[in-house]
Amino acid sequence: MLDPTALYRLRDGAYATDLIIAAVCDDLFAWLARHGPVPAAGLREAMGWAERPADVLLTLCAAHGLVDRFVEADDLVSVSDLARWHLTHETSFDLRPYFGSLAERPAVAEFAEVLRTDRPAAWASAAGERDWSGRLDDPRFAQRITAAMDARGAFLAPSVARALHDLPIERLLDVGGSSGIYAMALLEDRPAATATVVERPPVDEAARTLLAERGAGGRIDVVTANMFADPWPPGCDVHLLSQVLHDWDLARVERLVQRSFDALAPGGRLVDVDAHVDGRRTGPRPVAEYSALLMHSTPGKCWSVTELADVARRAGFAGVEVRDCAADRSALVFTKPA
Ligand SMILES: C[S@@+](CC[C@H](N)C(=O)[O-])C[C@H]1O[C@@H](n2cnc3c(N)ncnc32)[C@H](O)[C@@H]1O
Repeated sequence: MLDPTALYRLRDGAYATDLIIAAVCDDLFAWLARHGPVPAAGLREAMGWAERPADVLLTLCAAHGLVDRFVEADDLVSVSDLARWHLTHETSFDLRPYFGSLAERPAVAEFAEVLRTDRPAAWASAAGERDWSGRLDDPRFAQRITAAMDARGAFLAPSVARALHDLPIERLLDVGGSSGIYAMALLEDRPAATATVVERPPVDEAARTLLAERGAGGRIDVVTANMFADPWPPGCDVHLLSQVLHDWDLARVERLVQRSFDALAPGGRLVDVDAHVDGRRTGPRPVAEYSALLMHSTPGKCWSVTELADVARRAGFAGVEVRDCAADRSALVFTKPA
């Protein structure tokens, strides 16, 4: 098979340039040239930006070499030579008018508002539609999103299974498991294992139908539940949160991780599969670009390995193991002490 990573990057990076244009329109780089190096908190205050979208923007700018960022030193940010030369008034090679000529793109205005309010814009910039999660109540939208997740998983799920090939699994809980494609891949080489997919309506029904069509209905059942409010099925030794945490803000990420810890058997593992920003929050570039898309239209972002390790430690998990998967995704394995 040909590696489709470049195609994942094209799709996941669809919003990144609009976010950079929004930053140029707010004259971020000229401000930084005058005032930097400055802690990110001071920058946010001066620009009137909320923490989450500003963090995503700074990761994106760092990944593109437009700012230097030191999270370990008070999250100090300064303009890079590239941005100083070409995105400020300081030289005659100022490209701000060139970027500014695209300022009327709808997503640029949407990003300006998200930066200011921290409220997500509509999924895919659809007119009049704001809340991504609320739209999942609509069976047609849920069907489209489930088909999208399933298509993404065809290449990704086997890579997750390969990355976790040595992980003992008897009973898997795939929370927010969509079509169940990751549960199927993880059970493939574990004939004695079984799995439960937790899903909300109407995705639950789509998952049941797909799993039955694929002949997996006997080993994988689907429980209809709200992962934030309903009890998680007990007795599972591995919990999978695949590309779920990136949809949610810190409070809800903490809630999901804590619920996992509380429901897992001692010695059990939580596996978070996602595109993860690095600990310094300066890349990798494809993940920084994907994070812009998620920040645009969900309350989430691509969380950094360090941020999630901190959340997991506070919940009671011991350590974190990082395993690379495909298409810029990785699996973080957290263990509940025995
Ligand atoms: C981004 S998708 C990820 C799907 C799949 N795990 C994957 O890796 O492709 C997030 C999933 O979480 C599910 N979800 C959202 N809110 C939920 C809730 N409150 N309870 C259960 N599932 C939920 C959605 O239906 C969706 O299938």
